[in-house]
Amino acid sequence: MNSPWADWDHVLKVDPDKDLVDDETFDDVCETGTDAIEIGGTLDVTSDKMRRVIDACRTHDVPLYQEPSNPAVVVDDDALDGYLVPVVLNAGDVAWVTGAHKEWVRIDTIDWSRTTTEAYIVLNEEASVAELTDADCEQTADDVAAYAKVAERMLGQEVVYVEYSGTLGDPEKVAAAHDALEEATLFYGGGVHDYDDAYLMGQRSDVVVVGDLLHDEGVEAVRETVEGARDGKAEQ
Ligand SMILES: CC(C)=CCC/C(C)=C/CC/C(C)=C/CC/C(C)=C/COP(=O)(O)OP(=O)(O)O
Ligand SMILES: O=P(O)(O)OC[C@@H](O)CO
Ligand SMILES: [Mg+2]
Repeated sequence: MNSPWADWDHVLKVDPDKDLVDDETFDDVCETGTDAIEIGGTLDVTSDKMRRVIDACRTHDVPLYQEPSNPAVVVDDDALDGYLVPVVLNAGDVAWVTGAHKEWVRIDTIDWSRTTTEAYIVLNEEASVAELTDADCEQTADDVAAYAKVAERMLGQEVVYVEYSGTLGDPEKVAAAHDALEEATLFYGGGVHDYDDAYLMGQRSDVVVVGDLLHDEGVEAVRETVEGARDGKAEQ
């Protein structure tokens, strides 16, 4: 099976609804040293905004993935290496577990060879994604570990994603998910602002995802997190 994420340490998540910092371009964004770019966000994403980011990155070598937040924003474009489609395990609204997916499969022709799901465990109740999906964020480390095992062993998920979008997560819960997995790749995302944050989560996950930092502070700050994630992982 083709699982490029098995070799990743760092992913840069570009929100198509957010601006870059002054003077920075998508050429700069593609040169941070990240292993892949994921394009996605919860609020106010449209297929046109998605296309703008894909177009700006298409000539670069960095792998490009779309992370659609609903079926309407999925873009068919050869510049994409694939689609990473969230499934929110602890959603209160089943639409975000299988409902949107069922609709997508019903109305669209899916390129299965380029489509992989990400089993999300959403843990920051303040995040838009928690609100949208009505996620139950009250999860102990044991709960998180159990969700990770459900994802890998029962649902056959290749990617498990501990999501703290907007805030740095509880390292113990991230480590619990990591320890629970045998084969699946653990993504950690949320509140990574600098080398130390990335190092901390790099020690406890397989792939550190950095999002808002790009839009708030820019590519230099992102580059430091690439280093931190790699160094943290090397210490595992
Ligand atoms: C079936 C298809 C094609 C899509 C459905 C996919 C699902 C289940 C989406 C629900 C979860 C979701 C919206 C994921 C998008 C990625 C994500 C978590 C982005 C982070 O968003 P936030 O940081 O909460 O939002 P903003 O930055 O937009 O405020
Ligand atoms: O924006 P931040 O807080 O870096 O979170 C990254 C990512 O996990 C969001 O889906
Ligand atoms: Mg966000």
